[in-house]
Amino acid sequence: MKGVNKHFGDLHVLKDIDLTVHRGEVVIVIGPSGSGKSTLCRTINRLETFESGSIEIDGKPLPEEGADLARLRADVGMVFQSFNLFAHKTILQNVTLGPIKVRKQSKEAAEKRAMELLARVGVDHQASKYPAQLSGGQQQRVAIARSLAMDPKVMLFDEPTSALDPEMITEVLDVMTSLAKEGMTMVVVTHEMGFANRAADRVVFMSDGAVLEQGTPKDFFTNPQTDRAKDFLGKILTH
Ligand SMILES: Nc1ncnc2c1ncn2[C@@H]1O[C@H](COP(=O)(O)OP(=O)(O)OP(=O)(O)O)[C@@H](O)[C@H]1O
Repeated sequence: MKGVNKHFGDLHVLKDIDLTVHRGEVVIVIGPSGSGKSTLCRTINRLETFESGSIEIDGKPLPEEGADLARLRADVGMVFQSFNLFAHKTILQNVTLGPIKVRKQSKEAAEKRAMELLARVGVDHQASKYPAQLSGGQQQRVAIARSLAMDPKVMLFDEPTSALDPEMITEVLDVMTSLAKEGMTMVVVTHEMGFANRAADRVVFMSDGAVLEQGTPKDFFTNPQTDRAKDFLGKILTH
């Protein structure tokens, strides 16, 4: 992202964002509520438009619309707080739909790969069920499998564990940690500082629409540079 700006009405929600994420890098985005973290994530796969600046994925600018946009969404997987599975499709159909439609895979190939991915995230035994029959943690793991089925170049996670009961958070973070260790390129908005410490190559701190500072988890957590970051860390660490 280079010089990206976005407004919601009078609110300048992304202010001149410069951010480069390298292949295989895991970047955690943290910051106070309303600082623009979700909007940043959503802008990267064009769920939000932006007014100025540029965003490139793998050297190519974001497409505007049409088939190219569907391909972009396949290349840039997104996992939301609220899972966003298709309620009236089975778990297996949720994972095969994109590969069949967008990646033009055969039904057989898509189902074979889907079952491998569902096994990988530990929900293959639920393949014929519907999302509402699964726990939140299981649904979120299906959402991760669904993104992975598209063979994304990068995965965005927007507070993927915020809607989960505490005992289900670990099972989702474990899947994300193994993805990180395997070299997936990831941008993760999260309040899970343990995960950030364990899995992140870099922590980006946003405040009031701007990237205020960034560094390795060790540097950022032990030696934040700005008063706002110190204040934010003081609040979440004593929370
Ligand atoms: N669709 C929208 N229309 C108008 N304002 C919006 C919209 N989406 C977000 N905003 C505003 O933009 C600002 C940034 O929101 P955003 O959700 O990106 O912040 P955030 O850092 O992810 O917050 P949180 O941690 O609470 O999820 C907030 O003030 C929010 O109210």
